[in-house]
Amino acid sequence: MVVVDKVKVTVDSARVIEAEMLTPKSFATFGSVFSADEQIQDAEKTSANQGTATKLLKVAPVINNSEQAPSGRMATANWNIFRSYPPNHLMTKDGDTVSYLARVLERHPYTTQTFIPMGLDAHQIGFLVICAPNDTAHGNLPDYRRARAFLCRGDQSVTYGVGTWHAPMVALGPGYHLDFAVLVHENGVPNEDCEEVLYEPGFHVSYVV
Ligand SMILES: NC(=O)N[C@@H](O)C(=O)O
Repeated sequence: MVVVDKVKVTVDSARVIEAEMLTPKSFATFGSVFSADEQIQDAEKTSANQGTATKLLKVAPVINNSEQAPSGRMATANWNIFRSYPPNHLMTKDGDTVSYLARVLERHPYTTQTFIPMGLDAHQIGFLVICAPNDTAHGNLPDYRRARAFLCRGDQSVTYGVGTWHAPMVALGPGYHLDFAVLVHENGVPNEDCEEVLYEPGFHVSYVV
């Protein structure tokens, strides 16, 4: 995978991406979703815990391709906690429309990354996920013009596919912080664990509260 770390891109900030609701189908281009209410009907499943649980099987992958990394350093699976604070400095509000200024897209070239919110009410919309396809025709950078944004509920999680461009997690508040349990493989080599593309002034994502 071509390293594009810390590339700076000047963009027309006038373009606005309207966020849509996260569903397993809407997010399929970028990765996988835990959304049991929408998946339990059709998922491959078994009974578990002495019949007190329904186990939905293999809903999201956990992938570690770090053997392909130039350093040769194998990554290990880590559960990290992200205590995410609403990026109010990047948000403006006009009536019931909020605009978020996205200034970074990043990817994990060799591993999936899963964010599982903790402490949100099941149906509270609590975080915003932004992804963009890879632009193989332009140096493997994100095709930010085709970025999409997803409003996510407390009973949903996202798994970014290997090398999928995404914005740093956006906690929507209100409130002081939102904790996520995050599963990722890391080998400690900076631009093998994470590559970032920086946008100036950035592009806007809007959603209605
Ligand atoms: N930039 C940044 O912290 N990205 C995280 O997804 C990470 O853990 O790499």
